[in-house]
Amino acid sequence: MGESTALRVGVLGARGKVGQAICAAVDAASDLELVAEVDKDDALDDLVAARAQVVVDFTHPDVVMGNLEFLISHGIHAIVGTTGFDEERIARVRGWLDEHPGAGVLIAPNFAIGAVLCMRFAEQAARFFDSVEIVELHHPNKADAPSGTAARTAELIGAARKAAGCADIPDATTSELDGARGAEVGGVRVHSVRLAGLVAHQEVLLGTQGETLTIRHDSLDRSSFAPGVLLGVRGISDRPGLTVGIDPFMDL
Ligand SMILES: NC(=O)C1=CN([C@@H]2O[C@H](COP(=O)(O)OP(=O)(O)OC[C@H]3O[C@@H](n4cnc5c(N)ncnc54)[C@H](OP(=O)(O)O)[C@@H]3O)[C@@H](O)[C@H]2O)C=CC1
Ligand SMILES: O=C(O)C1=N[C@H](C(=O)O)C[C@H](O)C1
Repeated sequence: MGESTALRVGVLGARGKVGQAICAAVDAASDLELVAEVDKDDALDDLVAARAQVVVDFTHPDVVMGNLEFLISHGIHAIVGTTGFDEERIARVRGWLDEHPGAGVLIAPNFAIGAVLCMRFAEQAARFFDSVEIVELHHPNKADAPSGTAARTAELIGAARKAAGCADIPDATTSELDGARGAEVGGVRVHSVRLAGLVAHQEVLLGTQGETLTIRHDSLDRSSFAPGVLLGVRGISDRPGLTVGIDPFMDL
């Protein structure tokens, strides 16, 4: 009997909340084979021993860079959901990829299809409104604030408004308690809520004279991230180098 033609997939952070959902999705896909489930204190070499072709990383911002350096240096494609990527980190990943041009890395602030569309719609709407603010709401175990999704949404909105020559967002605040007006990203205020019972949610609030528009996305379950991750897993070998966001994998 010949060897299976299924794509060999490893998962880093396999016992985590999202990692478990990804393992289940890979396991259920007939064209994919789950060959390694790696978590804290397991050896990264297990991924090499299992001959993983693509590895999905949902771990922690403190460890993801080490994981990526290892994967790229071994020519293993990486699909990364872990947050904490700023420009300096992205530049370091590009540097590693320059030395291993065959490897592909996809880093996405959010793999839920609806969240990607929420970001797109917000970017499109931004120039038509005087005001825009973002409220992101997550489970209380989240390490980073604001969420990677909210930060990316704010950057996209800020860039769209700048390109359209929009005025600064009006705000007459002259005295405030620290944090009362949220954090500023790309000129946009971002507010972070951490609440037991939640998974991952975001509202983009837009307002202008006499009307408001609210764009809201809710991940009600971690399985919401799996279809986007599998899009990346299946497509990454055709996209060597770095891709940020799953938009091109969705033909957006
Ligand atoms: N881009 C996206 O669509 C999404 C991104 N995320 C992001 O993904 C990350 C993980 O989220 P979540 O699943 O909720 O977090 P969890 O804490 O539930 O899972 C992370 C897992 O990774 C493990 N881990 C820690 N260090 C290592 C390591 N060095 N090697 C392998 N595994 C390790 C943790 O172990 P231990 O618990 O023992 O430390 C844990 O099992 C976060 O950054 C989150 O923001 C989350 C959802 C969607
Ligand atoms: O930590 C989470 O849970 C999530 N993290 C990502 C983020 O920071 O945007 C994606 C999603 O919001 C869930």
